[in-house]
Amino acid sequence: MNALACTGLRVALGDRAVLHGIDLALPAGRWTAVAGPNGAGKTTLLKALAQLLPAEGAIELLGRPASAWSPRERARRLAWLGQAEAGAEDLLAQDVVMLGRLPHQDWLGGASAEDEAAVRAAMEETQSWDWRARPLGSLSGGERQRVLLARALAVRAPILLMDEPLSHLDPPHQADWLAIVRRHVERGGTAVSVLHEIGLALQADDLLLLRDGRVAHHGACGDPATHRAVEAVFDQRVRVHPVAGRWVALPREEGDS
Ligand SMILES: Nc1ncnc2c1ncn2[C@@H]1O[C@H](COP(=O)(O)OP(=O)(O)OP(=O)(O)O)[C@@H](O)[C@H]1O
Repeated sequence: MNALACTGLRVALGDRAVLHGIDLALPAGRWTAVAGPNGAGKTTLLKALAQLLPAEGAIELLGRPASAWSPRERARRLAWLGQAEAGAEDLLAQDVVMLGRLPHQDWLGGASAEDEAAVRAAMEETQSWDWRARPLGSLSGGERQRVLLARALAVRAPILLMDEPLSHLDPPHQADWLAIVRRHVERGGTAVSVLHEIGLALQADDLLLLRDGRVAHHGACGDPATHRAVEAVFDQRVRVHPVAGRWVALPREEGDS
């Protein structure tokens, strides 16, 4: 089954057409990285799939039209981690993560023991539990990012959509994030993440390359055709090489073939 799919997805922002009719199927149980040049439409695509901005065309979530889900049912199935989110600076980190449980709570019931357990587990998974009593605004960029990741994980949604989730994370916490995503996918979940670092993006199962608001390529990260497509989408200014059992994209040197 597809976790997410869209046909003829078009988005205009202001008077600019940003996405020009995207057809896409993202199977459940896989991690898809989204990459491409600046301004290609990666953030816009993720927001449109999360129904965070108006779009033309059809979007399906878990086999049903996205519009057929109630906002609450949808929010239980699709968790969102945005880029450089502002707001909630005075909220304690633990309360920020508890926001991820809102789709599971009754209006008057407050947090249940299950909500508390989900918050604690998500904060322990992202190693942010120690800051639970600190205001979000007092945390460093990387600490804050780990709290926001915990909020997304606390939803326990089958689909995780993440826009630049690694910004501000140091290498050990980038590795932790990779492990979290792998576990999510091994349990049958689906992850979609915009990543600028191509070496990290190539650790996903599949790579979706966007260029000028269109899909330039969608294929398995280990497929040489995907590597050639990475090089093409960045105007042959990078080369994909195998290094220590992984794929990395290095700037192309003069004289490279
Ligand atoms: N509110 C807006 N009004 C008009 N144009 C916008 C708006 N937001 C984004 N755009 C334009 O839409 C295009 C796609 O933006 P988007 O943020 O989706 O790209 P991106 O691929 O995520 O870029 P980056 O790699 O730089 O983060 C860009 O040309 C951008 O300038």
